[in-house]
Amino acid sequence: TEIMAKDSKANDKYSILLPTYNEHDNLPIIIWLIVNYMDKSGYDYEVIVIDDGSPDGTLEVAEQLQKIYGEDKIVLRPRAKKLGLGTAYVHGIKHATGNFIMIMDADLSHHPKFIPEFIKKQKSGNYDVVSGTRYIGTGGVYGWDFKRKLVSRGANYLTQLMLRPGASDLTGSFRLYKKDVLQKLTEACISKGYVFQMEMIIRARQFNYTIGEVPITFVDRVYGESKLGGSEIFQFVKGLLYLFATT
Ligand SMILES: Nc1nc2c(ncn2[C@@H]2O[C@H](COP(=O)(O)OP(=O)(O)O[C@H]3O[C@H](CO)[C@@H](O)[C@H](O)[C@@H]3O)[C@@H](O)[C@H]2O)c(=O)[nH]1
Repeated sequence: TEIMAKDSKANDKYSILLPTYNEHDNLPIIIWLIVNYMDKSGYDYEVIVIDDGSPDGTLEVAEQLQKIYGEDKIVLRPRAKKLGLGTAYVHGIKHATGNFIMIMDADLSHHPKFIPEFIKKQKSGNYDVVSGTRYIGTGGVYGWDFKRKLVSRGANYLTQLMLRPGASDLTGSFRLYKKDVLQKLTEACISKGYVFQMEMIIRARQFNYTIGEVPITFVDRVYGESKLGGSEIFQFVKGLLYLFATT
């Protein structure tokens, strides 16, 4: 059985997408953690850094990390300017060589210790999507002020009420997808901003993909700033209404 287990591990590869914008301080830590947890897991993997011309020199840090960990482990797919999170994923997927794709923030709010749990969950039910959730079981949020908690809870509550999505955390982005599933979902999704995460789950349900959930604790970034602003909230409500009317 040990040989069989090793064989099945040999068939899978995980591409971990890290979109970055001004993550100069966080990148060495997140990559060090990912490498440690993935090396321990025994699965093949690559980390794809999609930097959008960060003025703080994130790309130079990534280049340095590539020298340390190797070009097969750290893949750089930079873009010249800030084109947004949604298109950063699409760009990353194009270059991914794994049959599974893990999507996570690079700012340490998503702890790499959960990656093996996503993998285990996926294997347990052969799920098409495994979504990290802050809203069931041991999941939670640390470090957000009242306003940010209210926005997140409100967005989730409204979406649950209007769209019955079949997952408890719609706005989070810590997720594992089968690569072909993710490709189909990103092709179907029309949103560009934060609302993109929610639309992915709605489309997954629409296409009858199976969704598993893993409780995660989300810790607010220590270094740098969130890019969530008023216009993103407006875009979210607009996207929600659109999906309500069309799905
Ligand atoms: N390449 C690229 N990366 C970006 C861009 N904007 C943000 N990022 C990167 O995307 C990740 C998340 O960005 P933040 O701006 O820190 O997100 P947040 O406000 O903390 O929001 C998180 O929580 C939201 C709600 O729970 C999520 O909706 C969102 O996807 C993200 O996970 C970070 O790694 C950040 O560097 C961009 O335009 N381009």
